[in-house]
Amino acid sequence: MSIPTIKQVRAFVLRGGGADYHDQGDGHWIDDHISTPMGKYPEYRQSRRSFGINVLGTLVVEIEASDGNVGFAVTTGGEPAAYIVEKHLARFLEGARVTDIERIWDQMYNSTLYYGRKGLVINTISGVDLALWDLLGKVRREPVHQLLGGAVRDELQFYATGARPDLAQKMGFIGGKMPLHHGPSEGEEGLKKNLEELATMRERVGPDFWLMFDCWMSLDLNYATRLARGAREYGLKWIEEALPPDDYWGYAELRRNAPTGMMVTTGEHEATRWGFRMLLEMGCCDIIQPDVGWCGGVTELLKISALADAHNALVVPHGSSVYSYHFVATRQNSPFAEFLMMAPKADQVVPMFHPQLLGEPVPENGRMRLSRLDQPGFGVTLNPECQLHRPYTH
Ligand SMILES: C[C@H](O)[C@H](O)CC(=O)C(=O)O
Ligand SMILES: [Mg+2]
Repeated sequence: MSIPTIKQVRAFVLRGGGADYHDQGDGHWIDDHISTPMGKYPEYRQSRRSFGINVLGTLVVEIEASDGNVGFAVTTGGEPAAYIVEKHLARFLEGARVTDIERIWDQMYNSTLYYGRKGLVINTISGVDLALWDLLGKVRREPVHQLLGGAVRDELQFYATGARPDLAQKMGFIGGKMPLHHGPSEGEEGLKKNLEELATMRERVGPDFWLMFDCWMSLDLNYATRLARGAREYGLKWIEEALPPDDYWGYAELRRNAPTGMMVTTGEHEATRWGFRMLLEMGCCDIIQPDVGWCGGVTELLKISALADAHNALVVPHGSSVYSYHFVATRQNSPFAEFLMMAPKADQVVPMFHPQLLGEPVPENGRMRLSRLDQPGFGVTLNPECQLHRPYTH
């Protein structure tokens, strides 16, 4: 049986939302006084763009096979990631068979160990890995969820992340995760405001709708413990990414300190089986939240997920649009998925990676039928109206 080989790898950069979903314009809820690790500097408190959260932009990886099929993927990484793809990683792909995904991952990871392991480099490896799965799906004319072993459910259900859980409830989502607006540098008054916002939202949505706080790595253990305990009376379902990602010891203690029934979640800025092994073996959280475009791609996520299963932890990927939908459909320990509300006022459902992908499915009434994912590969195409820029070649 002849297997197509990889002819060429190309890396492009795109600006304006999409996979770098923090790259939004003025007045967007995602850039409105959100608590961050930079909140200790008052001049960087009001807007995350002020400290450069959107500095990277989107990386687009395209992989062309000898049979004419082209796989692609998007992730956060922009120009530095494009450099790494073109000047370093492409050599491990070109000439290889489109099925050589495991070896290619191993070579990309090991050849970048001396400057990689986490962050930008793993985002880049993830982008290449996702483009390889997309290509394989196109060559075989099968959706990625079938390549991963097949779906275990015929419908996905979603919670929404955004500033308006009350509106998300009306749109049929099972829960709403709010950004935490005030961090430790805003003192007792800020803590009170955070709890008031939760109380107001609880009043609007009633007792049963899930409400969660996303703390985006911004708290310390003492503040996080007090927030969790204060939030108990308003039925907070989980406290997310309360501490910096390297503070495994803090997470383990927060989990011990959290009120009974309240979950501790984290992992969107963690990467690879080795990073998640720390979270799982140290008992840091109840749910791990790898971002498929940042944790090492689908190839690595399968390993992370098996490890989580053995630790009785759920895997609910962060964002990642179609890349997480195809994964979630195939795992028993991923019972629901996240949907990031990218409408500026979080008042309507728009595709998570808008405007970069065409055919990107969205939940309807908080749900998505598996049949929405039944196209070859990840089932999306690049929007030709987006201006691709190829800063490097090889
Ligand atoms: C809302 C959060 O600060 C962040 O922008 C997104 C995130 O962490 C999540 O979706 O989870
Ligand atoms: Mg989060």
